[in-house]
Amino acid sequence: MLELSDIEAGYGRTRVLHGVTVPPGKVVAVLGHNGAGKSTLLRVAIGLIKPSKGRVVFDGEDIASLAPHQRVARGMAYVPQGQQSFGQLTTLENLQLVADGRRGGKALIDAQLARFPALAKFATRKAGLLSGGQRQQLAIARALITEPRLLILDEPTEGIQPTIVAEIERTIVQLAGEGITVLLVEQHIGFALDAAERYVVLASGLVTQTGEGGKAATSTVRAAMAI
Ligand SMILES: Nc1ncnc2c1ncn2[C@@H]1O[C@H](COP(=O)(O)OP(=O)(O)OP(=O)(O)O)[C@@H](O)[C@H]1O
Repeated sequence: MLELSDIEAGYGRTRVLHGVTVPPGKVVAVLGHNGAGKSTLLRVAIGLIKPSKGRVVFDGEDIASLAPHQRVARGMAYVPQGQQSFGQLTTLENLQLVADGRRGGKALIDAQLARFPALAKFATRKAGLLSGGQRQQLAIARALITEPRLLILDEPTEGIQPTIVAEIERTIVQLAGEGITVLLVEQHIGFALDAAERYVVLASGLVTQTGEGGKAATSTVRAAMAI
């Protein structure tokens, strides 16, 4: 559904990605050390960075020249690193900001509150007072209110306690079951490979390995990344 092939991109004159192609799959994990170019690749996917070379195709349409909001309108959603939310607004208000003006907005919110019981429990709590894991769930819930067919997640488990990591993994598997494609950047390799159908490893902006996900891939990937 999303095709990223032979991508070259960077910042100003600095090239970060050198001909990166991402394998297709229902859940695809992008792995690699700090600075490998993982977040940059996701920014190319959602349109925050224009690649200098390569193809960005979504559902058969070349979207390379589309702005991020146009990609969201096409069915893509992006959750950047850092569990971003409006800390002074409540959980519910954070969801309402996205749902307002959408047809069936209340039902869209209710569906996410049912998916994430912690958000339902703390619906009237200010987002700034939620735990990191709950704020990550809120960020994912906000993205899901746009009813995406492709969800792009940048390090959803960063700085999150292990119990919530497992919940987020379950959510990703569940979303795939609902027909939503997930493109995921992760440092947490075991988590990512458990959830992923395919993976790609980046090092210094180059693809060093691709393969099928699952537990068995963990040792191969660790060896490739020398960890
Ligand atoms: N806004 C920016 N301006 C200039 N250079 C940047 C910018 N963002 C990232 N870079 C550089 O691009 C390279 C790749 O960074 P990127 O964030 O894509 O890596 P990453 O694999 O996601 O790593 P991390 O896990 O640390 O986020 C790094 O050398 C980084 O310093």
